[in-house]
Amino acid sequence: MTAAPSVTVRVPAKVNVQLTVGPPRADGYHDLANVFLAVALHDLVTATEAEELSVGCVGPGSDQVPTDDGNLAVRAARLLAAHHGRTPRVRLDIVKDIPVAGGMAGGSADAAGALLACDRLWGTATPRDELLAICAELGSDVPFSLVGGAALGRGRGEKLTELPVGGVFHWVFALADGGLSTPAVYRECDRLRGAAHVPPPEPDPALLAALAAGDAAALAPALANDLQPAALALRPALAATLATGRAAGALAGLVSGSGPSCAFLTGSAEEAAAVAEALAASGHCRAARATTGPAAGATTIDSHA
Ligand SMILES: C[C@](O)(CO)[C@H](O)COP(=O)(O)OP(=O)(O)OC[C@H]1O[C@@H](n2ccc(N)nc2=O)[C@H](O)[C@@H]1O
Ligand SMILES: Nc1ncnc2c1ncn2[C@@H]1O[C@H](COP(=O)(O)OP(=O)(O)OP(=O)(O)O)[C@@H](O)[C@H]1O
Repeated sequence: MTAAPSVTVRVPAKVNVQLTVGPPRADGYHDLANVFLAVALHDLVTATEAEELSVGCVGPGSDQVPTDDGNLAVRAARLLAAHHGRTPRVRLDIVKDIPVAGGMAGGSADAAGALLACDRLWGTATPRDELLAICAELGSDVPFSLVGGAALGRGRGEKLTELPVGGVFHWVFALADGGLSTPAVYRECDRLRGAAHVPPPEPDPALLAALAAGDAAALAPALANDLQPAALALRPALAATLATGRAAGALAGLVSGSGPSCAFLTGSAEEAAAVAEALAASGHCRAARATTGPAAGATTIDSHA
């Protein structure tokens, strides 16, 4: 018996090196100046020809990943099939390495991976702009998961402009027990701001220049996340995690996106290994992972279609 046709796609996590949040919009979202950097922690999504749509997930935290229509990869397969007027006959298998609900866009990565894998499996050859529009319908972070590298996200984060990056940055991620809800963190951000005037969000020219130059020493002081005070308010223990990474020699540390993962920028692979070791030994995080960015966006790594 021959194996059913299948396609496997690798998808990266992200860190927001700048996340500037505007006032709440009428539709409940916030306009952003969102500078994304993809990092080399990956999920794998395999799409295999099957009678019906189903999903399975293995890896750390996979027990918290829905296996019904709440799974973003399932929604992606349904949307792509509907776009082409076909029935989504596919089995999706996710191998998780991106922390679940960690502020690193794991669900978004799986959605982008499922889209690309199904498009290849079904031979639908969807044009890039149509794929990106489907991504934006699935979630604000999903277009970036497809594109990878580095990009400025405007609007709610879905309108992307790719950014040049002049070198490799060495990061450490401190992973936390349990997740934080993205809507709850945005709500807390609004609550903390109260009636204060919030200017329209703009990218920081110094940060974009540091990225373009591949200059970690210049990028460190420019790192910024408007959601950090909210994440710290909801999870006060993150302050000790940030202090631990900085004391261990990181150039800077910040909450990754909506948290609770914390990201530390370091000057080299050796420094990253030392910071990861100190964080892991401190008891102030569940685990620490050293990695690099930028990383490629969703990429087909195996195809038997
Ligand atoms: C925190 C970030 O990860 C930074 O990249 C993103 O802004 C969140 O992106 P995401 O998880 O793809 O979010 P979505 O699925 O689009 O939205 C989930 C919820 O987050 C809030 N949300 C999200 C994006 C945005 N620009 N403003 C918001 O207020 C809204 O409450 C929304 O209902
Ligand atoms: N394929 C998926 N992988 C992980 N979580 C998923 C997936 N599909 C749906 N979810 C749900 O989405 C919630 C958020 O998970 P996710 O890992 O995407 O968070 P996140 O990294 O904080 O997202 P972001 O950084 O985009 O705000 C989870 O609690 C889970 O219930």
